[in-house]
Amino acid sequence: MKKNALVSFKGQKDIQATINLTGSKSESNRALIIAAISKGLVKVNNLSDAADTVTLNRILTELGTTEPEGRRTVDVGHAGTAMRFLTAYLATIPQQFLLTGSARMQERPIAILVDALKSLGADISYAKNEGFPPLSINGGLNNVRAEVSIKGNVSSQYLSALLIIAPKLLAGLSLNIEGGLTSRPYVEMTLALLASAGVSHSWKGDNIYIGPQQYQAATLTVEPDWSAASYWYSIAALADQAAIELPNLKEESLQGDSKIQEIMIGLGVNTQRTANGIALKANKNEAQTTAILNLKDCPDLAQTIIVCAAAKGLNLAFTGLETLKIKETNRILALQNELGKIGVTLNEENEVYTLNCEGLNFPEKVTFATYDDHRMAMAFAPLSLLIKEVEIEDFQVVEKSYPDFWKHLQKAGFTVQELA
Ligand SMILES: O=C(O)C1=C[C@@H](OP(=O)(O)O)[C@@H](O)[C@H](O)C1
Ligand SMILES: C=C(OP(=O)(O)O)C(=O)O
Repeated sequence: MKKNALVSFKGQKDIQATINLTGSKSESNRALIIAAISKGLVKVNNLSDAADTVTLNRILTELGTTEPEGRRTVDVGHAGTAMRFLTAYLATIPQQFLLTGSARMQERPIAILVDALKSLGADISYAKNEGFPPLSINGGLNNVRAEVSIKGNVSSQYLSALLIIAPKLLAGLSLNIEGGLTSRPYVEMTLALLASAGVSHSWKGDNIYIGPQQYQAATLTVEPDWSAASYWYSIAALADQAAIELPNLKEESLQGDSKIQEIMIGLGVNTQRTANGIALKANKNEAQTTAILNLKDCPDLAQTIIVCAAAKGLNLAFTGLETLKIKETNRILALQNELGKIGVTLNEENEVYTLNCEGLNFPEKVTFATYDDHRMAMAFAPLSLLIKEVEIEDFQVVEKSYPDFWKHLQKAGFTVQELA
């Protein structure tokens, strides 16, 4: 049952806290597939608590331990990475699968990846709607050619899915990226984790090549999640004062969302290196950002930054938001609806999205809808520093990537009350 929570902050808005963030769900989900393909040669440390990681881990464990008669049904729920990575991985296993997910997952496109796998020889068909999950997969792909072309501007997860299985393919993989590349740091993360597991590649222009090769024994240690850290930046930006420690987070990270450090300087937060991680400090002499922010490399930061900027009354402009429409919800529409509740509009013209904060106001109480999207809940919760009572609908939605979010808010001095 979906439940709401009431979030508030009483007293001085001075946030002093040490928050131990969970592991990166992106790193975890890559590491899990790599570990499975390597047949245990590669081990993983510090896996994320994210529901998306727990789900993928359970699926891979079941695949390794139970042998069903006939077709096996695999349900990834809301987990985009699990859906995309398993489409490629299951295509290599000589069994039959029905790969499915939540109602929203069945609206998230997958044809680009399916077409690429089919061009390599995979036997995959659509069990319901053409171009979308669920998928019927007759596994056992053993490609005789390596060459494949793929559109890179819809989701980088399609590319990562192919790259992770590449070393295992008979002819390897020569991936030609067409139409530009979105979320590029996630592809770099995939290649970096493969390199840590002994897999080499070459990336020249629009071509990435991985030859057939063996994974080497390795332990992959997952770093804390930078996307989760972004909500603490927003809190620091909206508080009067803040000193927030985030242990074990590395300034130089495989995660592209570490770019939040740079972006948040313009919203009034400085990052300092500490003995074992980083600390966020509110800087009221903020250097205001005026340039257009391009979030193509870090789409998961979009909600954090846009909501935070809106609450600060900054009429910022953004590009690189096209892919937000096919994530957990149409995040553009969701943002437009919910920002409207504080009098802010987000307007698009020629793919440039601009905030208009002229009507910004903070009513005594606002209820924010979350659209089955964890990032809506976490991006809007910090507004409880400015709005007396913030009600977050379906508050448990955060489990997808950051299950301890509410517990951590409480630790930092927020009141979070579950409503009946
Ligand atoms: O590969 C990954 O781990 C991810 C890639 C990004 O998706 P797109 O490549 O679809 O933008 C990101 O939004 C998602 O949360 C995680
Ligand atoms: C888009 C996201 O996840 P996925 O695509 O893996 O469902 C996300 O975590 O914001």
